[in-house]
Amino acid sequence: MSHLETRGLSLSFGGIQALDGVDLDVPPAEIRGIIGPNGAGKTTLLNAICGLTPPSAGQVLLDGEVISGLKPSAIAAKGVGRTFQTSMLFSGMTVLENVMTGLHQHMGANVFTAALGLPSVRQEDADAREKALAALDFVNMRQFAERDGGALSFGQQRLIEIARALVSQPSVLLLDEPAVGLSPPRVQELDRLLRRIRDERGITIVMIEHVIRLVMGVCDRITVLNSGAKIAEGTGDEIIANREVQEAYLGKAIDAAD
Ligand SMILES: Nc1ncnc2c1ncn2[C@@H]1O[C@H](COP(=O)(O)OP(=O)(O)OP(=O)(O)O)[C@@H](O)[C@H]1O
Repeated sequence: MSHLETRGLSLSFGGIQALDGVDLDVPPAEIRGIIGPNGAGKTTLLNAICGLTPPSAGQVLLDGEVISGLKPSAIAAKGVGRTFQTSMLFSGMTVLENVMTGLHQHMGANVFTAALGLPSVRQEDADAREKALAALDFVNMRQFAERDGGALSFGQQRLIEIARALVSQPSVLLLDEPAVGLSPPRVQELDRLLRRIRDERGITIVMIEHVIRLVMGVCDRITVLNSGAKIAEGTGDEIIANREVQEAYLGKAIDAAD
């Protein structure tokens, strides 16, 4: 269970202010939705939190400790996992192996010791398999463990990506549009899975999502970005009723019917 905060997070690309002093305070085991029109800075926010694109100003704190400035691998090792907007599964590797890559930064073995086939390395590999199978179980995808990663449907791949992020037992999970391309029944499954991740694992979730029905249904609170700045924060009902949010979405009505 971790408390994630950002303070005054800013980042610009040339002349574009992609993030403009964003303050975020996500208590432990909360599901926080991040919404906003295209180009609002949502993905940039996740990239800044996980260290892929370090902020030019401001801080990211995990349980009160500043983690901005650390390398992405160090931030991941502190317990911040993430998934990406586009599917990133490797074909030519089984689903199980794909999930095991989520442990990569946590495994002690390097290529040299692995090549020697030392007993300690074999033990580490066996442990990794166990953990990966448990993660596949958790997302109800264990039966696909030996399939090729690239052969799964898009929706199945999204679940495997979540398993890959879960395998290293993060305390914070950053999800970039997990419902994109999913059919309504799959979105419902995802809704249930997200609740289980929060309730059974105590993981704090920050989720960018355009599928408003999912955001309104599952998120404890929602933060709205527009032009890199936070313009609103609150429960689903508060966000729907917020005039500034309605104006930001003008022409792309925000409603629960999505
Ligand atoms: N690597 C980059 N180089 C230059 N500009 C970038 C880069 N990444 C993002 N931007 C710009 O920063 C702004 C915010 O982009 P970002 O992708 O964070 O928005 P978003 O809210 O995630 O949008 P979408 O909903 O379309 O995914 C946009 O104007 C975008 O063009």
